[in-house]
Amino acid sequence: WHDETVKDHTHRKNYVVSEQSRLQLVEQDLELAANLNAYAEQLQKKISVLRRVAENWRRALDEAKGREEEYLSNPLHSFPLIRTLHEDWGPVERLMQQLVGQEQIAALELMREHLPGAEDVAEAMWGIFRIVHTHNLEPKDVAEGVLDGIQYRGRLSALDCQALGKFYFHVADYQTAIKWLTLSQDLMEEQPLEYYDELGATSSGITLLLSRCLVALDRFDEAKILLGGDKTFGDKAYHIVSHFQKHPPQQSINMENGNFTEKFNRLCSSMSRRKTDGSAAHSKPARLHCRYNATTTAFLRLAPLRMEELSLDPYIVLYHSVLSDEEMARLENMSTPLLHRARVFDSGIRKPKISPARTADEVQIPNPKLVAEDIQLVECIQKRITDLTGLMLTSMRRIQFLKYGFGGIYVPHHDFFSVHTPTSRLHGDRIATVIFYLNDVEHGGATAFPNLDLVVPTERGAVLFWHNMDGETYDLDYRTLHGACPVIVGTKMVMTRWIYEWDQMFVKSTYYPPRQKDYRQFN
Ligand SMILES: O=C(O)CCC(=O)C(=O)O
Ligand SMILES: [Fe+2]
Repeated sequence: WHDETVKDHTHRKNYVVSEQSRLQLVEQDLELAANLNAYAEQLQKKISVLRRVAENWRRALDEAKGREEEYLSNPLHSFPLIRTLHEDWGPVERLMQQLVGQEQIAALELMREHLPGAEDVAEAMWGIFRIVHTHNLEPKDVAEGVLDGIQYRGRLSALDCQALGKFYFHVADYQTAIKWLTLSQDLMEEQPLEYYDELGATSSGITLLLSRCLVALDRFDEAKILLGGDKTFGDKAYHIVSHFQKHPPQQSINMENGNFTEKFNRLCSSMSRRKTDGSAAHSKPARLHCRYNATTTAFLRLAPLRMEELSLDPYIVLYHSVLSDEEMARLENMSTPLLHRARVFDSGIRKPKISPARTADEVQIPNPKLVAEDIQLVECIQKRITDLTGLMLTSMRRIQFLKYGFGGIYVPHHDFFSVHTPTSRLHGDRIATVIFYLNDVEHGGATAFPNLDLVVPTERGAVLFWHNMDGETYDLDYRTLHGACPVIVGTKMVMTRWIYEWDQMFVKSTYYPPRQKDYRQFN
C-alpha cells in the first residue's frame, strides 16, 4: 500500500499545509541527528584505538632514537618489537579496513524514503517565492528572519540561500538569484569551508553560478572580475564568460501564475499584518455600514447577525461571529484527515487539475466519510448560508474546506465560470460566493479584490458574501476579481460555498444571455 500512497500525489504528505506532517519533520530531524551522532561515536572509537596503537609503536622508537643498538640489546625491547611487527599489524590492518557504522548507514537508508522529496522542496521554495514576490521582500531581510517588517526567530543558512539562488536562476530571475547567491557566500563564514565542501556548496561553485547570472544580465565585466578573483578560475575568466555568452541559460522552472498584478500585491501588503489590538479591519473603503441583519430570513429575526457592508456595488458584506468555537473546532477536526491537494478547473483540458494558481489542501463537505453528526453540522451550516444570503443551496454541490500553508495563495480569479463546464451545464453559473474564515491567520492570508481596492483580513468566525453576477441581469461582474494573499506565517482555514444560478429558480427569476451590462473593462 505504501508505494501507492507515494505515487498518488494528492495523498502524499503536505509539509507546507499539514501540522501533523510538519511535526513529523521535527521527529525525523531528531532521529537523523541521533543516528549521525551514533555514527560519529563509532568512528571516534575506531580513531582512538588506531591512534593509541600508532602512539605505542612510535613511543618505543622514540626511546631508541640515537642508541638503537644498545636499546635492542635488551630482550625486553627487542622481543616486543619482533612480536609486534609480526603479530599486530594484521589485526590493525583488519581494523583499518573494517567499515564503521554500517548499522547507522542502513538506518539512514531506511529513513530516506520517508524524508521530504524534491517536490516537497519545490513546493516550499514556491511558498517562499510567493511571499517574497508579493511583498517585494529583500532576500537579505528574509535570511535574517524579517518577513514583511516583522522580526521572526528563524534564519536561513548559506545552504538555504544557495538553494533559493538556484531556484531563482531556474525561474530566470537573475537579479534576485544574484542576491541570494551573494548572501549564501557571505553566510559561508559561519562554518569551516570543509563543511560546505562536503555538503556540496563550494564557494567557487557559487561564484560560477553568480557569473552566469551576471552574463545573462549582460554584466560581462563584473563577471570577469568575479571569476578572476577566484583562484579556481584565475586566468580562465575570459573564456568562461564567453562560453556563458554563447550558451545563455534557459528558464527551466515555469513561473505560470507566480506573477500577480501590482495592485493585488499592494493590497496584500497593506493588510498582511494583523492589527496589534487584535481587531481586524478591512482596508478602503472605510466602513460603510454596520448593522444587524434581521430581515433576510425568519431565522435572522430570531438571531440577528452583525453585518458590515464593505461595498454596495458590487454588493459585498462581511458577517461577524457566524460560527461558534465549537462548530469551528468540529469542522476542522472532521476535515483535516480528509484533506488533499486542491485542483482548479482548467478550461483548456476541461478538467480540474493541480495548479500553482491555488496552493491549498481541500476537501468537499459533507462527505460520505463523515459521521452522521458531522454531516448534520454541515447541513445546518448550509441552512445558515441561506439565512445569510437569501439564496438557495441544493445538496448537489458542496462546501469546500480549504487549508493554506505558508506561501499558500489563490491567484486573483473570478468565481463565475464564463465558459461552459460540466458543472455549469447542470447548475448554471456561480452567481454568488460565501467564504467562512475559520481562523485568524498570524500573518498574511487576506482576501483581496484588486478592482475594488478592497482587502478583507481573515477573522475567525466571520463570513464574507458577495454576488459574482448582477442580481437582476445576471451579467458577469468582472469587478469581483479576487484572490487569496499568500499566508506568511501560520496556516489559513476557510470554507467556500459557491452559489449557483439554477438553484435559485424558486426564489429569483432567471435571466439568460444576451447580457446587458458590460463589466469586461475590469477583466
Ligand atoms: O481563500 C480565500 O481568501 C479566497 C478563496 C476563494 O476565492 C475561492 O475559494 O474561490
Ligand atoms: Fe474565489
